[in-house]
Amino acid sequence: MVEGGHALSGQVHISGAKNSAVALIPAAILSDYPVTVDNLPLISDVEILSDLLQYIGADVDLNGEAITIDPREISPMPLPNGHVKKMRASYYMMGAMLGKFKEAEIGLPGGCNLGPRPIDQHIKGFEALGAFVSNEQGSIYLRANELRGARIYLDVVSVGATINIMLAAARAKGRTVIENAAKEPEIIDVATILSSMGAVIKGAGTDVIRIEGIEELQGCAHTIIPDRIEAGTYMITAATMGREVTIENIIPDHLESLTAKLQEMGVEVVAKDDAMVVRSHTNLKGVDIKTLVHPGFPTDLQQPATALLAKANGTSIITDTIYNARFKHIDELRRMGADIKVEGRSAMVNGGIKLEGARVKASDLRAGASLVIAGLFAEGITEISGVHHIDRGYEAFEDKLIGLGARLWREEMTDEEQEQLKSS
Ligand SMILES: CC(=O)N[C@H]1[C@@H](OP(=O)(O)OP(=O)(O)OC[C@H]2O[C@@H](n3ccc(=O)[nH]c3=O)[C@H](O)[C@@H]2O)O[C@H](CO)[C@@H](O)[C@@H]1O
Ligand SMILES: C=C(OP(=O)(O)O)C(=O)O
Repeated sequence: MVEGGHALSGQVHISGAKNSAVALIPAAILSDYPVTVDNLPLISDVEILSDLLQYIGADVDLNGEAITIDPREISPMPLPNGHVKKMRASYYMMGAMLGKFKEAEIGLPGGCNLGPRPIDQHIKGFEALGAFVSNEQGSIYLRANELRGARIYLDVVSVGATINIMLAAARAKGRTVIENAAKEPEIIDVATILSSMGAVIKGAGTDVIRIEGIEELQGCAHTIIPDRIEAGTYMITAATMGREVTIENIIPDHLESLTAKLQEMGVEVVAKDDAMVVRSHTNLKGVDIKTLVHPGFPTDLQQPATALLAKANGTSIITDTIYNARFKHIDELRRMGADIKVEGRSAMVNGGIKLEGARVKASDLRAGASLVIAGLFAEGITEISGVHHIDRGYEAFEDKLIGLGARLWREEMTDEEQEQLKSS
């Protein structure tokens, strides 16, 4: 439940990046010794992965923001569909287990339902490294006599395929070159941990990555980079309702595309060394936004940004070139009174209309964030169901917002309400 209309101010501390954490935890099993990862976000995706590692025999010590993974007793057990389906990044267990054991059996991943999310480029990469891959009854089987470095050109720039190939290649014989690789900061984070374990990786953060595989990888300690999407979500929230909000523990360079758009809208954004100060204004101007691969505007901020555009004056067009069906939040924003039309991969937002609290449903993680933001500036109470999606990627979302002066709380649903939600 979100009660709208309360101005926000103060500081909010940003957690470690979800999209790094979910790759670094599987990466740890490539080592033959304990690996510690720090600045871990306390989110359900991390808990699920940590359960998966324990299931295959790893000794996992999850202690607040730090996780120590001792992979010495793990075995290549088939990974059950149940847990794997709860999140997208369980697909990194394919690259990690293939690298470690030269075999893996794992259910197809779940995660946010953003329209089709194929993994053909992951498979193409594994096959190029020498794996035989088959898809039987919803599970992927991977086997290799040996993994050999290869030159792999990605037909689509894919974060997941780039990282998955890096994981398997870290223990392949010889050199792997990934061309047309994704350049997201989380890819550099994965390269950093693999390098700390002893693999030689060059070019992460550019579109050509070279990996020299190593037979045995060492243990190491690694600190996760800050979550630029969580930070961006609070920047957008502050732009709608903030007097002055400081977003702390971030890397401002990772947020340049959002900063530029907020400034174009009339929001004051000042970058400090590891923080951003955001001051909103009552008269925000609509802008056009197009999501692109990094360093372009991130698709993961498209849904939160749509809520902001509904508040800004004038017409805005927001186009998602990465996921052209990532618009399930729009119908819900409309229930709150927003005037938004979806045409193809774009949403036309006629902004400046007062929103009113309503009963809405979060269909995925960032849709949930978008609806909370809208609820914060709408009149009255917004009741959001499906908030378990939010827990996949935002640590202590309510507490952090309450710390800024927002009013929101959770209420348990009755059995009847849960049934209604499932069937709607
Ligand atoms: C856990 C994680 O890090 N999730 C992020 C990751 O998802 P994910 O790794 O799934 O996204 P990708 O970068 O792979 O997807 C980008 C585009 O490539 C397409 N594609 C991808 C792989 C493939 O084999 N074939 C193919 O066609 C996808 O359908 C999509 O249109 O990057 C997305 C794009 O920045 C983000 O929204 C997600 O938050
Ligand atoms: C789409 C997202 O996550 P995932 O790929 O884990 O589903 C996201 O973080 O917005």
